[in-house]
Amino acid sequence: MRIDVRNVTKKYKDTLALDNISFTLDEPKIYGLLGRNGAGKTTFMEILSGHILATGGEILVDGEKPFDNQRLTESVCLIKEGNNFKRELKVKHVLRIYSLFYPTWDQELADDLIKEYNLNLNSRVKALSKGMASALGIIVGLACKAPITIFDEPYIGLDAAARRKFYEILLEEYESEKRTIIFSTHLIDEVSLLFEEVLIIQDGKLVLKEEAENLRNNTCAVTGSAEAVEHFIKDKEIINKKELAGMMTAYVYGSQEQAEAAGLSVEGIPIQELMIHLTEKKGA
Ligand SMILES: Nc1ncnc2c1ncn2[C@@H]1O[C@H](COP(=O)(O)OP(=O)(O)OP(=O)(O)O)[C@@H](O)[C@H]1O
Repeated sequence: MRIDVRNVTKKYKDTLALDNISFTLDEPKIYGLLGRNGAGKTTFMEILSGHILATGGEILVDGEKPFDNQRLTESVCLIKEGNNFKRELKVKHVLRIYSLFYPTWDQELADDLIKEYNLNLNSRVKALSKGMASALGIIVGLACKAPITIFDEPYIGLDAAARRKFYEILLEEYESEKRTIIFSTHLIDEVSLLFEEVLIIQDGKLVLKEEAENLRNNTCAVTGSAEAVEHFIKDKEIINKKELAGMMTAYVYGSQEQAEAAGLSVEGIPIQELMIHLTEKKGA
């Protein structure tokens, strides 16, 4: 499904959470939506899911507005970091409700995931540990197979092994049937290899939208004498640079081969680092 974000602004009283952002997500891909605390990510995901209205501008999903739109509600699933389900319900009832709601629901996958995460179907949501509540969110997010599935920091309390299992299954499911997955997380290093495209929001504005492969291939950290590095970067777009005792490291757009050819020491820039530097540059 195509997502058109057109001049979207969201104000909460005095806070400008989204500041006139526009972009298009036109292919089923795994998108990483990144940014510092309070950047506006959750606000964006809630507008896209039809949970709240924008103050100005619009988000269109296949040309339609998501708010109060039954057809789109069945096509978009948002899993947040907590409070996804009514506390009094039993796990089996949550699963039943979602299975009836989403026409694309995959019960076989849900059953496999329940076993994988050892969930007790008769537990009430309020009795689940944080990790178990996250596991339930992940099961719903994966098994609903909604054409647009959004995970907003979905795994609070899940241990590293359970998170890894989630990434594996997410990827398997995605490979077998492509859909749009928007993934927002602060554990960027852990998941960045899943991302096909990266969006970075800072202070309600979009500061980067780029294919992850382009970022990996076209950005690098070059280190050498300050003089050599300055010479190499003089015609390049610089993300950040640091100098210590005559040695300089610069993060730049440019291929690693070029820097190696110039005799500099070169490394890739992890997406997490890139996010930190890009958002620092914007005054974070
Ligand atoms: N319901 C609300 N009422 C008032 N202000 C809000 C509300 N929701 C969000 N905000 C404010 O809007 C801004 C953007 O918040 P948002 O939750 O979208 O950011 P985020 O990028 O998801 O942050 P985090 O990574 O910390 O979850 C913040 O300044 C936040 O305090």
